Amino acid sequence: MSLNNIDKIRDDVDKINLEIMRLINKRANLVQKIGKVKNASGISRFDAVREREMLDLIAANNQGPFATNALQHIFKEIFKAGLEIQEDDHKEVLLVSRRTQSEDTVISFGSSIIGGGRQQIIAGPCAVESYEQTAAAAKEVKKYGLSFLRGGAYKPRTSPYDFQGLGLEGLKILRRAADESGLKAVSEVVSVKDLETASEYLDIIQIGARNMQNFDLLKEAGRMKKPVLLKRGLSATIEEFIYSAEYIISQGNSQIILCERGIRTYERATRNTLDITAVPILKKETHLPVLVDVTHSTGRKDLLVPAAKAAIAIGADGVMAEVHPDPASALSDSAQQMDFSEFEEFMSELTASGLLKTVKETV
Ligand SMILES: C=C(O[C@@H]1C=C(C(=O)O)C=C[C@H]1O)C(=O)O
Repeated sequence: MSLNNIDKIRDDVDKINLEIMRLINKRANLVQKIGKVKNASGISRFDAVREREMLDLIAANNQGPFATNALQHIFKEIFKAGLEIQEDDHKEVLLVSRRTQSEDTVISFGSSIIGGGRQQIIAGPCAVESYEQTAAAAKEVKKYGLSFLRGGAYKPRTSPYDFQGLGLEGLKILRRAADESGLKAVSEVVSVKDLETASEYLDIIQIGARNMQNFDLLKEAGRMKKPVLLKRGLSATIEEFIYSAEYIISQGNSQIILCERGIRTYERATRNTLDITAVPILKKETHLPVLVDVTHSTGRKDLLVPAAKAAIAIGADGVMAEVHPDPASALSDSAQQMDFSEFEEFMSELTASGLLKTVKETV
């Protein structure tokens, strides 16, 4: 057989490939129709009996040269692809989904950015307690070339008798301390009525774990022109977390940062269980930046460095951590906030790890 003949046969193979493709797609249209009927009647999409019948039909009619099991293998792949196409049809495509936007959302704050392959460390006290305390923390944060200062003005506390935060006064203090150190301010808002005013003082509006499914708050935050940092709920699944972000984006605000902060499990060794694989899952499923709050997830100062390293190594866009000039006297979470020397240790260990490339570059 000459080489010319091979070319001729290859032309025929090409034609058959196209024919197979056309038939497989024609088949996919039918499978999609079946999928719609099944969905409407609430029947499971996978049907092992039906698949077995089709494989048996192939076995009964196969005349070779392919062995029956080779053909069945090919057809099983076709069935699998059919199931996937049915699933895709039934999932709404969310605005936060990677399928809607393939490139990463990058949120920029002048010279600093969140997302896009750089990592940020957002640090500051759990709560704004006084100007002196907040300003001291801000200077410390700035010392390491960081760009974002956190500090709670409205504190959603487990007990109503615990310190509830300074409210508007706290926001003013945070703004002043941040401005004086050239930092961006991040703080949680717990109520729709405070959103408008708070957004005037903040660079990032945080919605905390306890409010992750406060849908009114999410929708209202979606109408703001400020980036929103959304924390995962205490017992929220990743899917629920993603839907909460969808509430925000559905109102027009696409500047959303997700934050894994640990989930409630039976484990008591840490305050919450850091669900580290949520980070790559969220990055795969959505186009939003993802942070890890190492303080609230672990609740343990001895775990902040390893948790932060793990977060960065697994692909997080940054880390949140709490630092206070005098944690012992702090009005909230005194056991888990770092003092300045612990923060120095934290920063130097992270820098030395080589994982954290770009904190200084962004100031
Ligand atoms: C299309 C159907 O749904 C699924 C896909 C199949 C296919 O691709 O042929 C077969 C059985 C089901 O697992 C069906 O039930 O007929």
